Amino acid sequence: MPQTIDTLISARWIVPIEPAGVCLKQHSLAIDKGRIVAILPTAEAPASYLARERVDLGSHVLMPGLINLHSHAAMSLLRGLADDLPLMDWLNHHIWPAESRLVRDEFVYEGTLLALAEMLRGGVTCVNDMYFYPGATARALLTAKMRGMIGLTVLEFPTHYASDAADYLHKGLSTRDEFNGEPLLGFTLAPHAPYTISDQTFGKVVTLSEELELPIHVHLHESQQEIIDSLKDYHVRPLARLKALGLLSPNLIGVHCVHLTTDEIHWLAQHGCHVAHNPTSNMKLASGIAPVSALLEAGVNVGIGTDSAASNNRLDMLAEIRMTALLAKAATLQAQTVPAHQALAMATLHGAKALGLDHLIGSLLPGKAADLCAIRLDDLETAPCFDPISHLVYAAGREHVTDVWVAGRRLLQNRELTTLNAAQLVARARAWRDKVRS
Ligand SMILES: CSC[C@H]1O[C@@H](n2cnc3c(O)ncnc32)[C@H](O)[C@@H]1O
Ligand SMILES: [Zn+2]
Repeated sequence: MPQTIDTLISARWIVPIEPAGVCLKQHSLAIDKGRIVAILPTAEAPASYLARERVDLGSHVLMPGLINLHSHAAMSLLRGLADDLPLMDWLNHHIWPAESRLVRDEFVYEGTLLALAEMLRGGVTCVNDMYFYPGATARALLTAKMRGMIGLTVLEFPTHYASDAADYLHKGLSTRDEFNGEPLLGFTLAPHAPYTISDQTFGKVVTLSEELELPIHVHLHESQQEIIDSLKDYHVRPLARLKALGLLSPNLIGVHCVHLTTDEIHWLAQHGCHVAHNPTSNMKLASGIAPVSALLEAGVNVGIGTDSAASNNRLDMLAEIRMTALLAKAATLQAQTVPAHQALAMATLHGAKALGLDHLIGSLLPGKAADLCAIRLDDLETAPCFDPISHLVYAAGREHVTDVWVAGRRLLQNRELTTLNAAQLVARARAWRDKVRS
């Protein structure tokens, strides 16, 4: 007797990510109650499963949804506001003044929705975000029905959101209490960066992270200036300071990690820390090129992020995957470094590991959540196709993403968003443009 299930999706290829480099031809994926039940040859599926809904994807690859390991989603409303500037000039003279004028709950909710719509249309199913008003981010994720880890942001300086580090932490933890138990939401502690956070506040963050088992999401070693300033102010490099404060552990997600010595790479590996690599943002802000090959060789888990639309200016994970594979080769003069299958794993399983979610997402295994994306490979940009994994990384673009599921729910269907209204989001973004400019 065939087992009754919710959905059966058949595709020309399935790339499960685990085992590494495998591509299954003419396979189907069975989903029930939001979870993957099985992956089996399409010819064998009717004998095993009776599906309430059948989706025949034809010439597509079905793969795990992409995991954006670092973003500030609401900053999509600041896209293109300040380009061609180095990090500290960009932040101090453009972004922070704009944020202090504009960022309120409504800005974060609407900006995050705009970003989530863009990410969904690019195959992203889970985002690790860091911004003010985490409650607004949570509501946006619930509206979109997308998975997300919400940073409980900490800064020392006052903003409209909070007055000092204690207030940021208090407000963040209240938000966590309010949304705890939501199956698609998780939380991180998000101290902004070593140059904005005191030793005392880092100490509190470590204690809370251990007590509440929360990952720590922090910008780290992003620019040369950050290292110079730390040597001037603390007489040590930022990572050595964080090491002395007890931050290096498997709970740590260090964002950027562009400027690292060999010793620092080994510390990250020895302590089981994770790195979020943001190649486009690092190039655009002239921060540099992260030593991704050396990190991977040392055994550090490296995932991939977009950073914000104000420094990228796209929230396009397929573009970041391609850039990751290409930059690693250009930086090392080694063509075999970060091969296509590894770049894909970084944007899926490695991201899931960094978030402590690899039991649930990041690869297509029975029992894991049905967080999936489908990418068509029968367009002229992807013809002919010898190897779907090669095309996913080097040839396909986000416009080839046709369908996305989160926990078995179809959020993108033939490129149409099912939970969000694209035209309304664009209209709201236009209205915000006038406020941003004034
Ligand atoms: C405290 S919420 C996040 C905070 O970070 C700012 N930000 C955005 N991009 C970057 C970056 O690349 N490095 C450092 N800080 C960044 C954002 O504007 C918010 O103020
Ligand atoms: Zn960032």
